[in-house]
Amino acid sequence: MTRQPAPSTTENLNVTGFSPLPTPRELKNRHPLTPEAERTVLAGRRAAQAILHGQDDRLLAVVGPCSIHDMDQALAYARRLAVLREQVADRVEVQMRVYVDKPRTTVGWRGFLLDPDLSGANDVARGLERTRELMLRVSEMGVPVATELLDPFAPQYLFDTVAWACLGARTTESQTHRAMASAVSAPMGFKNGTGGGIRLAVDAIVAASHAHAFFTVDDDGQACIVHTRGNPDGHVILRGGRGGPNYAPQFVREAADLMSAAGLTPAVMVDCSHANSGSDHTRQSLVWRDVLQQRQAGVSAIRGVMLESNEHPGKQAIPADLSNLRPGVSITDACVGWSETEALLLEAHAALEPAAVMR
Ligand SMILES: O=C[C@H](O)[C@H](O)COP(=O)(O)O
Ligand SMILES: C=C(OP(=O)(O)O)C(=O)O
Repeated sequence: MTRQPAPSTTENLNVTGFSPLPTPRELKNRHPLTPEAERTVLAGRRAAQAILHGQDDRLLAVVGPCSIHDMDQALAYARRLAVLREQVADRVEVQMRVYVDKPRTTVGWRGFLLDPDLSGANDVARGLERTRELMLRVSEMGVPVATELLDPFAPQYLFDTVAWACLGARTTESQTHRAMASAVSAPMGFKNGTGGGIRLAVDAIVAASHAHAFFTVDDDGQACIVHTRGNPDGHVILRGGRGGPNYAPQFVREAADLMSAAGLTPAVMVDCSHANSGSDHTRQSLVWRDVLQQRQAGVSAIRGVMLESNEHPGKQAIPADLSNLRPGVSITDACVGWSETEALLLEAHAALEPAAVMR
């Protein structure tokens, strides 16, 4: 039940209500991490860590919808990805984008976690429940879950199921998010800023690798300060910026040099979408192929690639009547469809050397 704020002359003047949530422990008790899911999370983290630190020569590929908006469609996608993941596993480590918390440039639908009914009702309690179920079921299929870290208390409810996470272009420079990233148990990617700044992503990696203290809630919902150790597995994600794409070799070199100068192992992921594709999904394949060429030319700093992919290509606006939603089509950024996803992953497999895994 949403509670109205108590009358006050100085606070809550712009607040319309408070809706309670279960505690993280209550949610985890209802949907515990199963042994199958745990195995996938741990193996996915280990694989990503080994790739990022140069102990595994495979390419880390974070592939999946720009945003999840339907549980059944997400599970159907994960089922297909599980098969393809096995086919390419000796050269490519595929993890699935399960993005449920969307940052927006101004306003817009905020994702399955915040608004699972796509209605503007923001039933976050239901969003949390459904998201935890989804992340568990995807992990139980053997597909590691990759997601964006955005809302400050969400990780406490969900991140035991997450193999890889990232800060988006709009939050990489945020102190709060850097401190949150320092607590995350999974490897973390840091996107360059929307302006294109790469240095701020490297600054974020350095910041998140250190100990921090920040406000959050513990598993019992008790407000607390969490003291962190720092995340040692940060890497840069090049996603392009206002000046255009930044996946060309000189930008990869810039990111790698900035990382080296900061005492970090150079590790770069290229995002084929966003400003690298000009948000045109038909251009994601150009970026993907360029990444493969750079790898073939020996650019070892490129450790990963990201693809926005869905069952069907393109995107759609959320219709007033939700029964008109086309299944398997993105409602945020345009994605490549399944057949192109399959072709691009098989192309990567053919182009890459058999890897020396976990030397
Ligand atoms: O990945 C998704 C979008 O690029 C990001 O959430 C911003 O979306 P918007 O510019 O449509 O608000
Ligand atoms: C929001 C995203 O990207 P960016 O932060 O690069 O805009 C995303 O990957 O979903």
